[in-house]
Amino acid sequence: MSIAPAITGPALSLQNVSRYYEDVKAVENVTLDIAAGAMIALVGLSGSGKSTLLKMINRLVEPTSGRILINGELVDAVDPHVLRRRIGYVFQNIGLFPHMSIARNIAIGLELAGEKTGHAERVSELLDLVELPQDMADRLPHQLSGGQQQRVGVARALATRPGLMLMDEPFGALDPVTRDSLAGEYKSLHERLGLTTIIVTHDMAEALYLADRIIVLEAGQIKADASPKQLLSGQVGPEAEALVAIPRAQAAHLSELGKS
Ligand SMILES: Nc1ncnc2c1ncn2[C@@H]1O[C@H](COP(=O)(O)OP(=O)(O)OP(=O)(O)O)[C@@H](O)[C@H]1O
Repeated sequence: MSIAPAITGPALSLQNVSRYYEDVKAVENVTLDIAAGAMIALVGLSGSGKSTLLKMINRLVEPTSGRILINGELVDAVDPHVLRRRIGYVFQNIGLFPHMSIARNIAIGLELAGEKTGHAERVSELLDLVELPQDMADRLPHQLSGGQQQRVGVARALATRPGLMLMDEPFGALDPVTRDSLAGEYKSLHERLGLTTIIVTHDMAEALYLADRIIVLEAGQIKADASPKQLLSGQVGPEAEALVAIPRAQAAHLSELGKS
């Protein structure tokens, strides 16, 4: 099995970033420095601004004000197509092209980047990387399970060897077992490839397990920025504690059931 060469993910800096939709303050004055190679979880209730924040990094959404820098370079100084080749993007219901083979779906970013050769080798390497069998290359998306399709989504996002991965509820539509195992596998890919990853999730348990730093958003603002350990200590503030309380209560409930 061939292993992709190590990539070093970039550092990120968001400086006083806001995005308003008329009178809705989707993201308000967010300042955040993210170290190269970090795995960050963005959590918060529905509508707290997580997706908007993520999409400003790859310029799917433009900020109303503020600056975003990747390795010191302003994102708006980079052509959006070039920028998006450097940034992998995975989202829920990944949106594979239904009439294209899995191989072509994975290689689409290479095609768009004008790379004319080496697609088959890269697809083969990526299938290995996301632990899909090679013979899936010729299938169509509807011939794969939801979990397998999400793996294809991760492979597609990695095709152009980005250093930064933005993941918006990537495993949200999957059953809990598949979700857990894909999340675990992604975590080891992140480490092996030296990526910088920002993952949006509703699931605090997933955030605590995956990330080395968790950012809690509420009404577009950062309400907590802490390690899983700090969050579990209960010292980080009421917004974070409300989210941690859910997996805590579930664990307690299961433990009680186990005793009865
Ligand atoms: N294109 C848009 N036009 C108008 N308002 C928008 C637009 N996109 C987002 N918003 C609003 O901005 C706020 C933040 O939305 P966003 O999708 O970033 O939240 P979220 O935390 O990702 O939510 P969810 O967890 O439900 O996906 C919400 O009030 C939303 O209605």
